[in-house]
Amino acid sequence: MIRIDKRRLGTLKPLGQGGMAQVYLVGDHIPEVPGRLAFKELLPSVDAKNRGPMLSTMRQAVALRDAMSPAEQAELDLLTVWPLAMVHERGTDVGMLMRCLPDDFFIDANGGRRVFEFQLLGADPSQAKANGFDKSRAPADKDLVRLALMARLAYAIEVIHRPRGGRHLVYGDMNLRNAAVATDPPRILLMDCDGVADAADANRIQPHTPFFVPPEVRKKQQKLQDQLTDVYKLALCVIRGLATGRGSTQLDDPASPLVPAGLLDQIGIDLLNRALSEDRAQRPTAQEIKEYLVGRVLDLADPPTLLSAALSTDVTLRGSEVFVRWQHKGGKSVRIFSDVNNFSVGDLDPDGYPNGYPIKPPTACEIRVAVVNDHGEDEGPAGRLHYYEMPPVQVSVNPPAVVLPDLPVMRLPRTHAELPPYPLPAADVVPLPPLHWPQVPPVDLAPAVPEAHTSKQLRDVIGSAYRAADVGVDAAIREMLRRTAQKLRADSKQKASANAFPPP
Ligand SMILES: Nc1ncnc2c1ncn2[C@@H]1O[C@H](COP(=O)(O)OP(=O)(O)OP(=O)(O)O)[C@@H](O)[C@H]1O
Repeated sequence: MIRIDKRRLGTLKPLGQGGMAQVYLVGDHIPEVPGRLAFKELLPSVDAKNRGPMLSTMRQAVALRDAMSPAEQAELDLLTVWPLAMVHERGTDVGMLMRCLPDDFFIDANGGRRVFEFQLLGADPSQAKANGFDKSRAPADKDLVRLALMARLAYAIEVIHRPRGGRHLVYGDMNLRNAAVATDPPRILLMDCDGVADAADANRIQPHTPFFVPPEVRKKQQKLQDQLTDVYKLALCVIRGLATGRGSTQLDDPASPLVPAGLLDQIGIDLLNRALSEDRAQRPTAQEIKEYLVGRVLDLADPPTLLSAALSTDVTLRGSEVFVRWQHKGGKSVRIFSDVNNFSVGDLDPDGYPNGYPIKPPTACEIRVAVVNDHGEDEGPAGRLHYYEMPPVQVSVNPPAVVLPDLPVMRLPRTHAELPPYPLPAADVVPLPPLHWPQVPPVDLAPAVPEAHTSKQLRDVIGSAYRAADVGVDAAIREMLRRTAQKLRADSKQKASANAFPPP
């Protein structure tokens, strides 16, 4: 058994206090007991008479887990924060180390983060609001989440009650403060497991919390607790955990209106009533209670179905959009995701995108779709998306050399020949001025491509490059013609003045 010197724990930060002990977050890393740890130290107020047996039970709990197979340990750790090692101060045991509750077993309340203890489930909505944990608790207010939490609690007791080499372990002080709750997914972790003891251990100290005392103890028919008293307390926790509102913490009627109607059917009500029976022989096992609750969750659950999922294309240009389409039954929201690069888009209206939802994943990957509702989710592949990269595309406009024949000799119609001689344009060949093609820059399509989602848009980009070149070519030809005409006019003027009649 591992025993750790208290001085090695580092700075201790208080996490919570019970009637017998103070629990701290351990500041330093302890290589022999890896992970985030909590240290439970018996309060100085625990007198010597109780201290010895309590520490002895603690040691037995550590030893019990040490003797388990890895699979048994894993199951226990799934449901409890079981004692892992003892802590001593100058050689004397003072408490034990256990796993600290994971972060999702804490909720926000007015005083800051606090352990989401089972008892918070019973607060009525106005009380929860006044204490500032109404929002954090909201997921636990869903009927099936409550039922699932109760099933987990019963499972934890079932695991503790399993026969272990002739031992019959008894949890003892089941109450609404000894289980912590998380909601996504619904889980519980049973705390205070250092009080778990074998039914054969006559020296064990296992207290009762008020309003949890079983009838056989109340009536002094027996002093020590056993697995049947555990079942009695478990049934009370289940009823009180399902109920909300004033009086829920003392409730012992599974048919009470404080328990949401329809959560338990008559079989469940009868089962829990049997668990509370004064006739101990009537009481079911924790396993039976768990099996009923699990079955009830499955009966009431109406998870969504993903009927189909597909991509609009499975090959596309990097950076282009792809449309994801799906069909579903009973979904409340949709999530599109990939395991690659944590790509995820969530909270989509499942009926809001009949033509598909556009996505631009950063890389090629398998795209999956999940439809979600309060009772679960169903997911499947939409397709594997492949990307290709656009090579830099250069469209350079190099118009072919234009060969314009020299302007033809102008032949005047006969009528004109009859007229008095006018200055006539020269019939000689007029050389054309040189034609300068415009400098048309090459068009690089690569930057335009990610913005162009369809081939038509891409064609438009290329088309406008050609149009720009066209305008340039047009302007060059017009300019050349203008200069030719100018030259012709100048030439003919010159010739006309040479042929003119001398002034009278
Ligand atoms: N592993 C843990 N991680 C974080 N907080 C814890 C852990 N175990 C206990 N706590 C907090 O400390 C409080 C007291 O713990 P616990 O119930 O074990 O003490 P206790 O003195 O034995 O209680 P009781 O009055 O039931 O005998 C719990 O209600 C919870 O808020």
